Amino acid sequence: MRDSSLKRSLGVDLTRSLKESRVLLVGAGGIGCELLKNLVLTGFGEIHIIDLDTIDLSNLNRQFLFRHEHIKKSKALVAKEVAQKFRSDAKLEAYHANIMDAQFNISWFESFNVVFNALDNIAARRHVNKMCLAANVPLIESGTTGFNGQVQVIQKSQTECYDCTPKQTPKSFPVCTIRSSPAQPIHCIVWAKSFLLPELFGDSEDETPEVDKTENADNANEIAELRKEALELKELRQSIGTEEAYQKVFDKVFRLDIIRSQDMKEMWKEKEPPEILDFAQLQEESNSIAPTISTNDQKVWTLGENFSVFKDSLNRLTHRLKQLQEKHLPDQDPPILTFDKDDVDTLDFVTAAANLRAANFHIELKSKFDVKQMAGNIIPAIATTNAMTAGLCVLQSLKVFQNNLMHAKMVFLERSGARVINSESLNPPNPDCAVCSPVIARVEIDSEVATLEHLIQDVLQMELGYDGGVSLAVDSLMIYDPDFTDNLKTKLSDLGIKNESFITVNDEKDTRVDIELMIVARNEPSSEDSKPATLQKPVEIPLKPAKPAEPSHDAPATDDATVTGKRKREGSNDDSSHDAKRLASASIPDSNGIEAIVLDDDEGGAIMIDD
Ligand SMILES: Nc1ncnc2c1ncn2[C@@H]1O[C@H](COP(=O)(O)OP(=O)(O)OP(=O)(O)O)[C@@H](O)[C@H]1O
Ligand SMILES: [Zn+2]
Repeated sequence: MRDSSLKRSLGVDLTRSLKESRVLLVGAGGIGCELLKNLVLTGFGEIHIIDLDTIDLSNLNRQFLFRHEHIKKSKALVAKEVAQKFRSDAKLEAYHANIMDAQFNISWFESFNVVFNALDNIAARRHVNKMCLAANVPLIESGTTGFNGQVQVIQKSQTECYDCTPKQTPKSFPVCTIRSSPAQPIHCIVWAKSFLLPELFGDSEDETPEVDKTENADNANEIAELRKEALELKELRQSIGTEEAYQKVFDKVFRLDIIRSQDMKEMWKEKEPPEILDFAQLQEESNSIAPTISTNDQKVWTLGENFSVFKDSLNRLTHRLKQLQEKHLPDQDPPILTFDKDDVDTLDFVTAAANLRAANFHIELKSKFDVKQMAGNIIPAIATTNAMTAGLCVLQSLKVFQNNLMHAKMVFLERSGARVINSESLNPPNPDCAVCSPVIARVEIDSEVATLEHLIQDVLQMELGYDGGVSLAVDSLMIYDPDFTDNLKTKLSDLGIKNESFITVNDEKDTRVDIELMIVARNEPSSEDSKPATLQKPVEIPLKPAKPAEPSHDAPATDDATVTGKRKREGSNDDSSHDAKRLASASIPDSNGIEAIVLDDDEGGAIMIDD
């Protein structure tokens, strides 16, 4: 956008603030590419981009800054190079690196006015959240899955942080559901992928996280039975490579195991018991089926077709494993085959085996395409969702630049509700959040000299007024409490505490909020009269707030609720009052008398119109 257009839509003051700003964009993937383009074209002055990855063929359909010739090159560097062409005077800086590296320390974070997260994993999101809190820099957090998107503004002490609400953990299934009583297609797919395939060709399922093997009194017998079954399968593995292997596997898993399951009468009181499959009949049917059937991934195959693919893919995998075994050297680990959604042989096997099992248990069969999505935990990335989310990130950041956090919003994109874009006001910080509730106190230390005792006596007792009743921990590891004083004379450096380490201080009486001591190592050795550990500047430590009667932070994330792992806006689908909300149009004159036309739906983000 030309400068004059920017001034007309944003106003002179805001345009100037953006031009003078220095912002960080973390992630140059789906959202990141869109966001970088937006930031450059909205006139942000200095933009630093970081991404640890290189460009992959599969990125090109939506990460529009990248072209075929960029494959294998750094995302951050290429994104910078391409975006520079949109505005030659934009100052862009790129880092091909992990944002969690120590070089990106708190002082570096402090040098930015705003940080934008365009990441794809919780670990990196949590890290940036923590760094922005420590550096007191506003963070615009964003994420998408499929048609859902979410943007959240985070500002220390004023809003919820990324960790104020619990996060969804990857789904796992109880072992008995997977192995004895599947009820949905996904149970059969997980069985084929995480149990049958590894038992025949790889490591056993003991290592796969999708199966929860927690035992209790009720299922102990069942688990013992399952162990016996698994042992039989291991024996069966010996027959892999022989002509009749597929028949033996079929006979065990789709007939014998099912007969055993039918005998557990208790289990089938309320449900229809499973049914065995007829090998001879399926063999007969499969004779007339062309081997090309497995390439038809949109069609739900018939039982005969599944049988045919099962037999064929088992032979293909057997052949591959044999070849690997022939090349195998004695000092290497024995070769194995593992599931990969892009490995056709393993995908064919998992699809066919899952469907045959589904037929045993009267469960709907799935196409190979669907199995690929489900087994690979794939939710398609949608370019439009990323583009809209990136646009919303910029709109929310404008509120931060206008010092108008009051009107910043948590914004949601969703397809199912009455409106695609929904929003809610930002929540205040969760007083129980372990990440943002502690007050941060910076403590300067002389690493050569300072001991734990210096820290406790000089800083905590003398400067901050604690009595002896505190406990101290580093990364959840206790280093001091009134009954554990062994480390008092130990140097902080010998306890692994260095520049930018955090020490959590807990008031044993539980009257003051927790504090985090952030260690700042002095560059110069301390002069003779200065203490080895001192508070950098005074801090006030508030008393713990009384618990609210109605907890508002315990809404667990539900299956479909999250994209960045956050709580979903309550009632977003059924609140008909939203339909009635109107766009309020307002003209806001800025200090130079130039009018910015802002359409602001008093619920959602502002929509600025360039006239
Ligand atoms: N710790 C990190 N430091 C820097 N960049 C990171 C870090 N973790 C993730 N990223 C980057 O964040 C980006 C997230 O983008 P996106 O969600 O589109 O993922 P993608 O890998 O590009 O695509 P997809 O996962 O959909 O195949 C990726 O480019 C990824 O490399
Ligand atoms: Zn928090």
